[in-house]
Amino acid sequence: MVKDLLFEQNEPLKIISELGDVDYFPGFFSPPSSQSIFNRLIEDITWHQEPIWMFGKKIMQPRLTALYGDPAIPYSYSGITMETVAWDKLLLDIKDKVEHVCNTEFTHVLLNYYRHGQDSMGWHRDNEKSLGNNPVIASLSFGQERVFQFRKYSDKSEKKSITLGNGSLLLMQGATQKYWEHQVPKRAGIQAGRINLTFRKIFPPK
Ligand SMILES: O=C(O)CCC(=O)C(=O)O
Ligand SMILES: [Fe+2]
Repeated sequence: MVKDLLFEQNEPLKIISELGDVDYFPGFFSPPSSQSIFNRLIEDITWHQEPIWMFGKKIMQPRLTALYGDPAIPYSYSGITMETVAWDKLLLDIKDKVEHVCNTEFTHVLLNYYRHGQDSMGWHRDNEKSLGNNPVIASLSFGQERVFQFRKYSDKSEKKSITLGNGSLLLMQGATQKYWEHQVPKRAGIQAGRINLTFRKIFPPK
């Protein structure tokens, strides 16, 4: 009975169905699993603060990052090439669970650690050539909930905001990365950390 109720709660919510396809699964991982995954990621991942190029200037990203996956495939992102670390057991277990619902095989996971409300990620699309056409991107969130926003690339006046909770999965697919940008804005007063994992399939350069 309790299981049935939990299942109900875990039904996905359609966030975008026009010019793209985005679903939100609130309780993809249970609260205890999410807490334990969060703690292990904080401990085990080698976090780096990387520079990016913004308007011709090199600045440090307002968050920590890491890239795990198949080390034979390099991945460039916002003008930098990140070093790929080979999969570890925890990330492989998570990848299996995500692949199961997404019906896709991923080659990499990009990890972002927002240490507090002043860490953020600006408006962008995940539309690098190496992700191919209509990429499937599975985004998992652990720890502090944060606001996540979409706006159309061609009409930036209107925003859709959702809150990505602990243990949730946001699945972006179809034409989403063509027509929509997304961001994680700064939020005053947030002291707790959040970790986001985006699973991606990266095609090797030809
Ligand atoms: O932290 C998030 O929810 C989003 C991360 C993201 O957009 C990205 O890694 O490209
Ligand atoms: Fe993104």
